[in-house]
Amino acid sequence: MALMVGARVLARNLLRPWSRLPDAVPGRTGPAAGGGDGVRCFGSPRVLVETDPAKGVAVIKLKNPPVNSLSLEVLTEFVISLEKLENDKTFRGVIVTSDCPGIFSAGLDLTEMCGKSQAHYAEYWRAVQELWLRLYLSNLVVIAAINGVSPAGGCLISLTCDYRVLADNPKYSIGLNETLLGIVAPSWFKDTLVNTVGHRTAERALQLGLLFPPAEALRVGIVDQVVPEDQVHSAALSVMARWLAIPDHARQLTKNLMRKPTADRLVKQRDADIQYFLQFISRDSIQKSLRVYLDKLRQKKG
Ligand SMILES: CCCCC/C=C\C/C=C\CC/C=C/CC(=O)SCCNC(=O)CCNC(=O)[C@H](O)C(C)(C)COP(=O)(O)OP(=O)(O)OC[C@H]1O[C@@H](n2cnc3c(N)ncnc32)[C@H](O)[C@@H]1OP(=O)(O)O
Repeated sequence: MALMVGARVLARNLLRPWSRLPDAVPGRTGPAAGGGDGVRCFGSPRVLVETDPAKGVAVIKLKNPPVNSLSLEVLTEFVISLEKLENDKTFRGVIVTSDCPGIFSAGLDLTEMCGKSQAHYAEYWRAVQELWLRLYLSNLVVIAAINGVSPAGGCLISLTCDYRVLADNPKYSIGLNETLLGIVAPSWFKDTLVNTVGHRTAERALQLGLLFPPAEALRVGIVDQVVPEDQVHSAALSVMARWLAIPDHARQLTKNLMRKPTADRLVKQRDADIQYFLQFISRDSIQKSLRVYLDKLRQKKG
């Protein structure tokens, strides 16, 4: 009950950006982000933010064990942290990564989309939309340091970034695998993939629910770089330096030029998109597919 109320409060904060998330780790300093003494940490329980003001760079680390599923709380805390960084002129770039070993993100939290009320589905879907819009159009340089497996919503998060570095580990596959769950990637997930890899590759990947291992991911362009696992963070920092060498206003306007038409398609019909999601996710057949998939995941251990 407390969790539900907490989630609603957090979700309401999305609509009230002046109502700030309390600094869960206020003013902690240390070498955690590899930046030496100047590194400061803030954020929330599930979304850690390590900042290096001298470099103008922050690192957002998702920490929702065991699999970094994107629960309503994670989505909300992520948006608030991102907004906080964007409103602070100190920061020009952010690296998005995971604090859960071997898992970047398992994608949207299936338990948020299964066996819940219509009101809950609507609240959840609005939060998914919000994070996508904020990340996709962020003024910051956003680089994904993908240090684990990254299916569906996890892949979507990285696709919203400006650049993707993936750790070279055969277990770390990435892709929009929705069809394997018996569900369908919404049009704006599809658009984000098409804008990254092109129409034909996206069509094949989406219909087959392909999860690409690193070499394949690089070949089709769903990631930009594959590096040894222990170099993901340093590679992301090097890429960041290159992107930050471009004057902000020119890069930001160009990013907007490239991405706004795609984002506008959702912005113009957000409520309709929520209704569409509600109708789709509430179908008995879809709920059954999700339950079966979740049961399979749970039984894997037993
Ligand atoms: C024309 C009509 C169009 C209409 C379109 C309209 C609307 C669109 C409608 C719906 C679209 C919705 C979009 C959804 C996108 C998504 O992101 S769905 C999520 C997809 N994710 C996955 O498939 C990944 C599933 N997970 C895994 O494969 C593995 O867990 C893993 C990530 C590879 C990790 O494996 P590992 O062995 O380490 O861990 P476990 O599998 O044992 O899992 C531990 C624990 O975590 C639970 N869990 C795993 N993933 C999720 C998840 N995504 N959500 C919630 N919970 C998850 C798992 O069940 C285990 O739980 P436990 O047994 O209780 O400990």
